[in-house]
Formats: sequence, C-alpha cells, structure tokens
Amino acid sequence: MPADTGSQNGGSAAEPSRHERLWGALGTVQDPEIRRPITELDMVESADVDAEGIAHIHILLTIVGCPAANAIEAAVRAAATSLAEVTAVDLHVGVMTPVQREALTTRLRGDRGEREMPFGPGTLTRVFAVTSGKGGVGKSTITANLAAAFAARGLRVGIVDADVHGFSIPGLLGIGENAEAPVKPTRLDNMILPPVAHGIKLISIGMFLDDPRAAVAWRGPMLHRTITQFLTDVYFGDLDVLLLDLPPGTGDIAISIGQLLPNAEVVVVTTPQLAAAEVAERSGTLAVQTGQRIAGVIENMAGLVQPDGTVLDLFGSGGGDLVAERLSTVAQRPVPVLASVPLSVELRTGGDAGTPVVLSDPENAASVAILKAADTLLTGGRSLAGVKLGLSPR
Ligand SMILES: Nc1ncnc2c1ncn2[C@@H]1O[C@H](COP(=O)(O)OP(=O)(O)OP(=O)(O)O)[C@@H](O)[C@H]1O
Repeated sequence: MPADTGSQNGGSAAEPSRHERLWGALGTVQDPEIRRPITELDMVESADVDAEGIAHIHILLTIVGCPAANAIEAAVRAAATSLAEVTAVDLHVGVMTPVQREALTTRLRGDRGEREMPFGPGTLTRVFAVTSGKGGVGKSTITANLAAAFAARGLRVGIVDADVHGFSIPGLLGIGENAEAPVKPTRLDNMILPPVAHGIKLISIGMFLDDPRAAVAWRGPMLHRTITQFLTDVYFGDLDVLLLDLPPGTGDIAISIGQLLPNAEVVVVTTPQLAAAEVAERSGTLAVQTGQRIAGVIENMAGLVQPDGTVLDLFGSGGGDLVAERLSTVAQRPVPVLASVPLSVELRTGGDAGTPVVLSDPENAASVAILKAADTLLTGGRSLAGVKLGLSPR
C-alpha cells in the first residue's frame, strides 16, 4: 500500500504525515553501541504506515550477528507501536552491504582520516590519564568511579583501560567479568565499537585476548601499537571526557601515552602512606617530562571511619599532601590534592559487583570525595563550554 501524505492523512498541510510521524518515532531509537539515532546511521532502509495502520519497516544491521540486534528490533517495534495510528508492525531485518557499511564508517569518522587520532592536541575532549606509582592503590577503582561520576553529570565518557597487566575496568563496570565469555567489541571493518556500561564507552586489552586470564607479556612496540590502535580505530564518537587507566609506574605505556597524548592531564593516585609517595611522585614527574599537565593528586585508602566514630588510619596519613607538594615543585605550579578517598567497604563491594559506588550510593563518604574530585577536574583546566559536537552534516 502506498504511504500517505499529509493531505491523505486528513490533517492540514502543516501536520506531519503518518510516514513522517513513523520516521520521527524511529529517530528516537539509538544504536546501543554507536549511540546515535538509527535514522541518522542509514539503518532504516524504508518505513511506511499503510491505510490499515500496519507499519512496514526495513532496518539494516551493521553486521551479521550484530550483538545489539534484539535490542534494536525491540526498540523499533516499541517506537512504531507508540504511534496511535499503528496497529501492527511488519519488520524486516537485513544487513548492510560492504559499501553501505563503508559509507557509515566514513561518516562516523567525519573529517578524520582512517588512521587519525581524535584525542591528540587540539581535541575538544578532556583527556585524563590516571596513574600511580605502585600497583594496588585503587587507581582502577578511582578511574571507574570518576568515569561514572562524569557520566552521572550528563557528560559523554569513554575509558581506555591501558593497564595491560591488570585490566580490571570491565569488571569494575560490570561487563566482561566472566573470563569464559569475555565481552568482545563489535568490529565494523577497521572500526571497533566499544561496549557501553553505565553510559560509559569502554575498551580494554582484556577484550582482545583469547584467554583473558593469561598474562600479557608484550614488549614495548606491541604495547605502543595496541594503545595507538585503541586511540585511532575505536569509535568513541564525540566524547566530553576520555579517561585512561595506565599501568602503575613509569613503563612503556606511560611513555607511549606521553608521546601520543601530550595534551592529557594526569591524575596521580596514591595512598596516605609516606613510603608510597616517592614512587607516586615518579609517575607524575614522567608526565611533566612529556609535557603533560598534572591535574592533581587523589589520595585513596585514607582513614576508615569505624562504627564508634573513631578513624583508623590503616595506611598512615599525609601521602596525598606530600605527593602534591613534591609535584608542585617538579611542575613549577601548584598541584592540588583533588580528594582524599577513605577506605570504604561499599567502594570495594561496588567494584566487585560492577556498579560504581558513586552511582549506587552517592552519599557514601568515598562517593562524596570522588564526586568532588570529578567536579574539580571539570572546572579546572580547559573549559568544555561551547564544545560543538555531533555527526558531520550530510
Ligand atoms: N578506598 C578503598 N576502600 C576499600 N577498598 C578499596 C579502596 N580503593 C580500592 N580498593 C580495593 O583495593 C583493591 C585494589 O584496587 P584497584 O584494582 O583499583 O587498584 P589498582 O591501583 O588499579 O591496581 P593495579 O594497577 O595494580 O591493577 C581492589 O580490591 C579494590 O576494591
């Protein structure tokens, strides 16, 4: 049956036709991985409502076996049936041809060439590299919670989990925890679509290993290539904030990031322990040497408030202030302590459960400290005001 027009619809010329209303409804459906309306991604090949109220819709998935297929189909049906005039949905699902897919990846890249990095100098995205001197100080936990705090503020957030030897961000955000069935990102030819958790786009070396339990024993050049690929081939889209979870110390990855992203702002995580301060200082010093700005220090695992109200300084005190003071000397500008995050059972259990505590329990003392650090990071450094982001016009 032919599609109606505004006049066939019985309304005035200014009223949208059934056809237009259907397209409008389909425009509310987003591809869950690309996070753009499917109508903008040329994923709706045709859509019309016939005189009996049957919506005939033909959608094109990006690839065969698209993991988001069921979600997209359900959302398309729901969007169509939300229109009063639609009595039934006749949905056909196909797959893009290689030519259509290439047109899509070209559009998504916008003005960028295939191997061009979107997060280097001149980017509109705030890039924070989270580093620490020692392992186990809670750097990944802080990164995941900072990302969730930014996302909770309505920002578009991505994480590159570059901690090759201890990639834990997927688990902290509740994806890919199961080593038997690690989450694999979708590939669109040379483009990699990062999985999304709690509104955060995430890519991790753990997603590319056949056996994520196996130790990664890569040498510098391989690590450099992988990080470069993450920054160029992964489609993060327009991000307000990109966080990088670096491995502890001053190894190959930290040096690569220093070279690739001299514009990154570095967040140094340390414990209150004075002995840990010296190693943390070294990570910050490397950042200064590569021209990166130190955004601040986050002291983690600070005093635990006990049920009787007394505070147990399990890891001593003063480490955050000491690192900030020393880095201020190295950087020749004041480096602030962004927050002192207390030891918190809820912070740990939130990480174990894959839901950052800043989302599940924003009143928790650890959440309050991390949310404060996130806000300070946003207000410091470059402003996001006036950032114009979006798909390049057709
Ligand atoms: N403030 C805190 N209170 C209680 N537990 C915490 C806190 N911060 C981190 N933890 C716990 O400490 C452990 C180490 O944290 P995490 O994995 O984030 O450290 P890391 O510095 O990223 O380690 P690595 O870089 O060596 O992988 C985790 O079990 C985490 O849940």
